[in-house]
Amino acid sequence: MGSNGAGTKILLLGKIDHAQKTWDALSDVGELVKTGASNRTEFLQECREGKYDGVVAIYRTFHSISITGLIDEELVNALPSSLKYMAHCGAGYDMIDVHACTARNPPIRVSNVPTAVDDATADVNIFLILGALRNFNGGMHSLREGKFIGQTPVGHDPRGKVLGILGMGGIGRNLKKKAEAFGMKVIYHNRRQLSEELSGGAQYVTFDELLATSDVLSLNLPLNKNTRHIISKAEFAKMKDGVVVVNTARGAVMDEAALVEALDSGKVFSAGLDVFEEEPKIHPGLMNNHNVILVPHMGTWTVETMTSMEVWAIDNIRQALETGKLKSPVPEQADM
Ligand SMILES: NC(=O)c1ccc[n+]([C@@H]2O[C@H](COP(=O)([O-])OP(=O)(O)OC[C@H]3O[C@@H](n4cnc5c(N)ncnc54)[C@H](O)[C@@H]3O)[C@@H](O)[C@H]2O)c1
Repeated sequence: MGSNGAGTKILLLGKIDHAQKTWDALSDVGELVKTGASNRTEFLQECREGKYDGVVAIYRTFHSISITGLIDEELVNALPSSLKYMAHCGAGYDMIDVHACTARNPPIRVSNVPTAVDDATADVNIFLILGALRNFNGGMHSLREGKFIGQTPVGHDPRGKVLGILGMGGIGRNLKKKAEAFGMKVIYHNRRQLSEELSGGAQYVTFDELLATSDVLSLNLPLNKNTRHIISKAEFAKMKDGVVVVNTARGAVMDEAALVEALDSGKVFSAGLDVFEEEPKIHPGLMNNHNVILVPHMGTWTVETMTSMEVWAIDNIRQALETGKLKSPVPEQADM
């Protein structure tokens, strides 16, 4: 047992799929425990009955939402008072009410997994950009219907097109480098303008300029109360005719119904989506439109990236228990 001594428990919510040895090794800093609950009602009841008393850190996966539901104020306040850290195995942590975690007494410190996700997710971005520009989905569908290329409309080259990145974080910056290799000119809008070194020379523009000048718009910003439906009817109206929109961030940063309308009117030439507003439900207007290329949230779906993400999230717990500080706290708690 490490510096935390006997009695320290670490709760696993979800599954470790790749980094089992790294997880098992955590047993030198705490007792590894699991949940028996299969839904939110059971989990809340177990919390309130004291089943998790002594749990100091939680490791949670994206899919553990099927056990706990959202980590909202109700759940945060039911979690054991011994809990100090919550390590989320993913970059996007919109399922966690960080404000409620900070407000709790004692607070719960939350970490996510930045950086490790960048390459794999930006690769999917490139796949979607090429797929949407070139109408690959329509062509592949036509082939499987026995019509070979059939009526598939002629596509467009990425070379010379303006790629507008909304949210120039880890994935946005990685995408910038990759897109430039395809001859695209990159502009971006971000909450804050980046240093020249970080932006790599990409031009910073206002939100409205980004909408008005992008040939391809890529959404790479987190989902939160400020960004929900940041792209909706009014924003589509400001875009170029025939724009391509791709999203690997979170479905709800875009109003899906407004996208379907913009696709149907021809305002949007095509879209490439890895994420959807109500996963796993897909809007019928997208499902039935062979112009759009749809991927079932596979941004980080590789053995290498998922292994790195698990190791990173486990490291957050190890560092927190050994030093009192998470390795990668979420930005909202960076000063805690
Ligand atoms: N499809 C997938 O499998 C997958 C994988 C990883 C991440 N994601 C999603 O991608 C998002 C981005 O990931 P990241 O690692 O690049 O995050 P990041 O935190 O490194 O970057 C996000 C950027 O968005 C900016 N931003 C925030 N609010 C903004 C706003 N209102 N307007 C403009 N910019 C804003 C931030 O300043 C930051 O630079 C994640 O939040 C996650 O939801 C999806």
